Amino acid sequence: MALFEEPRPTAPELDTLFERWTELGWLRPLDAHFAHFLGTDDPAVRLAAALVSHQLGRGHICLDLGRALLDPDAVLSLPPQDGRRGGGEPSGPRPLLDALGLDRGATWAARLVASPLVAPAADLLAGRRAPAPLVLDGERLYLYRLWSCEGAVARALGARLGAPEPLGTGVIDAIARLFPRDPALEPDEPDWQKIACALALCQRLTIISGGPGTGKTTTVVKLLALLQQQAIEGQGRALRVRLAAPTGKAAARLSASIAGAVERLVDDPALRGTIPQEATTLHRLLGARPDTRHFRHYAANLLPLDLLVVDEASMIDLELMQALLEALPPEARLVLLGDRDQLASVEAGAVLGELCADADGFALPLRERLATLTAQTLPDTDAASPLADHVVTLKRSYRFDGGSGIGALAQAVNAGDIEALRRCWSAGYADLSRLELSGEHDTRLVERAVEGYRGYLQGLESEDDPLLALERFGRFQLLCALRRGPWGVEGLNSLVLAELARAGLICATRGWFAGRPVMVTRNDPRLGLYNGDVGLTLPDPESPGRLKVFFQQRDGLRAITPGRLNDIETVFAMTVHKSQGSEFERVLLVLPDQPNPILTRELLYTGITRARRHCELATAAPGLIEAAAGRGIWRESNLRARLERG
Ligand SMILES: Nc1ncnc2c1ncn2[C@@H]1O[C@H](COP(=O)(O)OP(=O)(O)OP(=O)(O)O)[C@@H](O)[C@H]1O
Repeated sequence: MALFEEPRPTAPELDTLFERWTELGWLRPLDAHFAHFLGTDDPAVRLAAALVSHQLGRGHICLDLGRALLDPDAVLSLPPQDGRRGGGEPSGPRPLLDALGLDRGATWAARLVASPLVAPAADLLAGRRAPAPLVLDGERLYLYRLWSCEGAVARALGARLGAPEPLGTGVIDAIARLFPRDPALEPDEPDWQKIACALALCQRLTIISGGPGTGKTTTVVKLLALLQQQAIEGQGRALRVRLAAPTGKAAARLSASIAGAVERLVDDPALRGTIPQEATTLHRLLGARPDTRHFRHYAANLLPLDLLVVDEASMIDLELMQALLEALPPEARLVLLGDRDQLASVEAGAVLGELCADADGFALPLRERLATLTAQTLPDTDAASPLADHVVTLKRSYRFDGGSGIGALAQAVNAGDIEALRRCWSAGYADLSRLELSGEHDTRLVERAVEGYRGYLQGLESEDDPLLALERFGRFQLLCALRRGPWGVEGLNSLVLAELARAGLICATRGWFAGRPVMVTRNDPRLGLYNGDVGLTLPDPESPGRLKVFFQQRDGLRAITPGRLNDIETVFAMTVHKSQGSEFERVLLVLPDQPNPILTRELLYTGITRARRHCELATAAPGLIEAAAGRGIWRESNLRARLERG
């Protein structure tokens, strides 16, 4: 049977098809509505509108028409390649694209620019054209909002490039005092922490990337001590410094590690007092307001600060980055800390990853300046772009030493080094194990999870201290690559709940019950809760017989009545995506038994490095671990090119 009545499908036929795709979960209702709402009769435009919205929902800033036409099923993930396939489903978009005569990106682009709904980027930039809902930049199609957001981020970052900061006298000695030669380093190994600190002294924008325990916090505390000393000596006043992170959990971790590092590293009590030890969430810092995308701080009401440090910067999506850069005073310094190898933000954009791509060297003048400041020789790698002069990567982990299996596995995965990965399993590391499952009915997986949570749940019987419960909950986490299916959080949460109930560790499997861990899935500024915050449902010590949900926040514990929480999910099993910004003593990481494009190097790396003490990888298809290590993530965007274009 022909796919459509006419040789070329009509707009109403497309709507019917989108409805079907929505029913199947291939598109979001929003994608189909958006295409319909635009009201164009040209099916090529209608299809592009639905797809650009669909891609945005998958984290891509834009739709690359040419790339989508080359391999539509994979690029568009239609049908979804995340384990949601049933049987008897329609084919992917290829027949539709063929029926519409869309054979090349240029053909599709030409059809799009003929529509009043699509504005060419060059015309918008030249002021020849009023904004339209869609923007075409070369063969990249954007929603206007995202195109303008990407441009704003590129311009704001561009304005922070170059322009080296003047340095006070005595800075070389001060750096030398703060960074004595580290005995752990090889004789010819540069001290990258020292270089990172010197770089951040010289620039208004610095990105310090590094894996777990590579000393990002240590470096930043030394930097703050140096900058404050210089400011007090030079201007007679300390800088106004703020610390922030994308989620409450990450902010709480940053507060704790900064406080520890200040205690360890800064002797002078007066100087100590100038370094903040409390981090806040970015949303709180910017002044998120209920029911609006707008923040209290923006270009006309700048943040009152001289230096902002943001941790877990890989979790910052493009729109949040725009809001942050817009609210930052032009002369303020911005230091972004993060791990470029981690998964990107849940929302659209992979800002940190993009900014750090190929950023492995410095331009000669900067290299010479850094060599003088740090009294060491730097590798003579040239900067691949002006941005590279603002990026430094810390390479040595002080948490995972040579004897750590977690460190070795994370490194092998990152490098896509299959031989090294195999060696990790045969080396007998104490902090690493693999659980080979016989299939989805293998009960060992759920049994392991029940054992993992037993200590936390049994503790609730004898203790009513929510802080202790939160600490105990942090000792183990079941992480999944997928959301749906038997290997995803939805399936595993139900199985674990049922098994915990059978073991008498929880008293219900639905609704609110003592011990239920929940994650907030949408920002709620009214309650002061943000996407990714994790809370525990516990008996309220202040009103016996009642339950409250306890969240650990920067200023202490927050107890909320369960009925006030709307957007939450149970997290006995959590996706790796949602675990970003958190760490657990032990992690059980479950991979599915079928190949899946979600399984990437970044996902494996992020999951593995959530574990501090022990990581167990569970899968019924061990070959998939190697397949995932061999595949990097890709997010469509043009931020780098626009930044470099100026
Ligand atoms: N140069 C160093 N010499 C010795 N120990 C170090 C050095 N740098 C960091 N450490 C130690 O390594 C541990 C991790 O350091 P730090 O917290 O600064 O790293 P991080 O990259 O911020 O870690 P995380 O991944 O937890 O955010 C700390 O215990 C710290 O004291």
